[in-house]
Amino acid sequence: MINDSKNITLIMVAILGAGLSILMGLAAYQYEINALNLQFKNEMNEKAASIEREISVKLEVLYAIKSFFNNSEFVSEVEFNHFTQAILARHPDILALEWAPKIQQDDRSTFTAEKRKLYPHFEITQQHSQGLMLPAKRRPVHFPVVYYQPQSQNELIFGFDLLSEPKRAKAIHSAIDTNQAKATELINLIQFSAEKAGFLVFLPVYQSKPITTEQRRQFTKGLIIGAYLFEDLLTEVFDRSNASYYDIQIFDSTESQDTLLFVHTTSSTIQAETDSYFSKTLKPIHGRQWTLIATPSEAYFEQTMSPMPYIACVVSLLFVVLIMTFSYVLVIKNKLLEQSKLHLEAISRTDSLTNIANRRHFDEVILNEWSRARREKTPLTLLMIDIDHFKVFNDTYGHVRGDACLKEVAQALNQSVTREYDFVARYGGEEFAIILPLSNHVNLIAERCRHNVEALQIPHRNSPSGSVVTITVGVATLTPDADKDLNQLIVQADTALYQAKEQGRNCVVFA
Ligand SMILES: Nc1nc2c(ncn2[C@@H]2O[C@H](COP(=O)(O)OP(=O)(O)OP(=O)(O)O)[C@@H](O)[C@H]2O)c(=O)[nH]1
Repeated sequence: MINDSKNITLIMVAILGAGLSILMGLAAYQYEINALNLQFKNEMNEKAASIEREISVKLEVLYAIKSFFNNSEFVSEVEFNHFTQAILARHPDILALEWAPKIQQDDRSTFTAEKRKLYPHFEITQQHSQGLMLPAKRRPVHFPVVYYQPQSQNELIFGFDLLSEPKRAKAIHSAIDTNQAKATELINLIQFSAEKAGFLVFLPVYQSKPITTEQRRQFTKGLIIGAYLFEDLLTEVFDRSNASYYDIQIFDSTESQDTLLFVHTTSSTIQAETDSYFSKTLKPIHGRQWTLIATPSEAYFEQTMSPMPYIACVVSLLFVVLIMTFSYVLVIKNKLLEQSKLHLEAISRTDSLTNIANRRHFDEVILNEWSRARREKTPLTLLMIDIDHFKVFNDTYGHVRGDACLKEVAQALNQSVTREYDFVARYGGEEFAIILPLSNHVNLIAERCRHNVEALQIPHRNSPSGSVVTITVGVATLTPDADKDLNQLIVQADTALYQAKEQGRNCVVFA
């Protein structure tokens, strides 16, 4: 029972320990994830800053071209090409740099004729819905692209009237009215198919220094245009970094509905199961409000996660195993100690010759039985037994035979009582005692003892009272009460034994 409860305690402690180890591992894992989330957010903040830097550098070149125009009465095509080629050499990720003068409808034919001297097929154009370039419709003002670099891939924009398309027109009007660079929303660039979306930035150039909106509209000389593709513009930002570990999207959130401008997807399609989600509104870029959204992939966490949580879990599990082993060894040791203690106790209560209870054990048992009988007001019987003329037996046959005789007598007495709580002990020397609690057949048992010993037929040739070994029994029964004590019972049994001896031995006498 005790062992069972110890085992259950051990198992409980093991389960608790294992649970705590797992909890520790999970806590370490969560700590790691939180740290990685923070690291991811920091990385993304840096990325957002470098996107802002990259874009602003690319857009700044327009101001350099504007200064070039402001410092010159007339910029020729050769001069424009020369100036912008130098810029494009340093910024190959700019799709095109262009110049579009303002042409009043009244001047359109003169302007066209002038251009045709050099370019016989020149026309101010606009794009048909199916992509064809057709002559631009009549409108009060045109902004046809006349200078552009690089020349290759951009031929379609030559003569294209920027005001013919509403998204471009919206940014142009805003740029002219405010004297600021203005970017379009996401548009399909003329020179590419629909998949290659980008944006244009317009920077107005004026004839003098107009102050009011009206003056700006009136004195607009033309527009400097920068054409950009998102993928080209942001390639450098993402190439420089370990971009395969996260998805990035850039939205234009200027209008009420967000427009997706740019997507960078990782090779790993699995999104990490974390709440890591980064969103940042970039600094306004020439009238456009862009938002960067980034999510890490599972690979990001796999790559950057340290083995610390697993180590913590394994180490604490090992610790639990160690404690459990130690506790188990202690339990086993205690069990062995307990067993040897019980064994020693049993030895200390047993007579080493006859293997029945010794005097010490007798004293304990008779005391307990006396108390019980007193509590329960029941009779308690004591048989005092003595082997007749044992000294003579020893003298006749020697001590070794004497010992053997004692053993046989003890065995016979033991077999004479059948109830579990009847108790046989060696009282000392050749004397035995039997305690019979609650017995109704005391005389029968005493007589059976005497008879069983005689029936052993152990020869006793020099005995004055017979030819075999016999015993004499003195019996006393008392029901304990306040006036009686245990000693009385023992004295009475002893007296009965003495009387039996007097009566010639090999008999039973009751007190
Ligand atoms: N062999 C052997 N003899 C023992 C042992 N213990 C006591 N004796 C002997 O038992 C004898 C007891 O002798 P007595 O007390 O005179 O009693 P008795 O000879 O039996 O005489 P009665 O009791 O009057 O019949 C002594 O000789 C003891 O040496 C023992 O363990 N082994």
